[in-house]
Amino acid sequence: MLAELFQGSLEDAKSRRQIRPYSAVEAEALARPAALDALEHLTPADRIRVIAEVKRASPSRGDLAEIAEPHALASQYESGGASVVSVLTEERRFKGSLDDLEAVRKAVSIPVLRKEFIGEEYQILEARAAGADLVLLIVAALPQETLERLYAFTLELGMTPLVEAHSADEVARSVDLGSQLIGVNARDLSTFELDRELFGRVADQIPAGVIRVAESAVLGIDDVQRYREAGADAILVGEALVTNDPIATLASFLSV
Ligand SMILES: O=C(O)c1ccccc1NCC(=O)[C@H](O)[C@H](O)COP(=O)(O)O
Repeated sequence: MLAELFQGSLEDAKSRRQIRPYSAVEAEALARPAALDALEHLTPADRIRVIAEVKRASPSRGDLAEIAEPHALASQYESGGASVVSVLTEERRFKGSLDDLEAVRKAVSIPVLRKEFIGEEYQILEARAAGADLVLLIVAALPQETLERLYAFTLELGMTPLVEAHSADEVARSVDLGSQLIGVNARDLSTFELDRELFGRVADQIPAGVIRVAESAVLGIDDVQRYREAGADAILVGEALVTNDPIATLASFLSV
């Protein structure tokens, strides 16, 4: 499934590239005001930080929410205390788009993450051109040389890579990269199985000073508490926020 998702994202990027060539998107990306410093916004604090996701649908859960106005939802996230907004831009299975990202960028003043299956530089340029401050790099899907290249390219654009791991080996690769922001996804992106204990098993591998993000499967306060006790500085939450009152849900998560 993960290979299929990457293939779809890369095919879609190739189609967009026919219309907006690399050089045009590069010029737009470079003309943007500097990216916001996501690491500063996610600096470990007394309470957990939340990366709040705009998520309409997913391969594992199907349709989750209509979200006709992603910018309005993102504004609610910001006023509810989120530190970063994550926007799924994958079109086929998540029903997202770069238009969503641009709309969200205009509506909030906190950093915005492009959540996509990124395998080439063009997608990172698109992210910056649309106003993203962070991009997701999924270790499981990228050969080390590609991971290193895309990581360096993201930094060159002044953006922050969120490097995502789903095993001890992948955490080791993320650390070797020098990543300052490492996410441990409880969801196996190939089987969709959830392992809520994974974060606790691998968190100690992440050096002090690196921001640790627990991703996926945060449905209630108990999940937040468990991740917090295991050392998470931040959580990345989609489903719980789009299927419940976002402000009230954020307030409950931030009370932990
Ligand atoms: O969510 C999925 O079904 C999924 C399937 C395959 C690849 C990625 C997938 N999700 C991306 C994410 O990482 C989550 O959207 C994110 O961590 C939020 O998860 P949740 O709070 O469980 O909605």
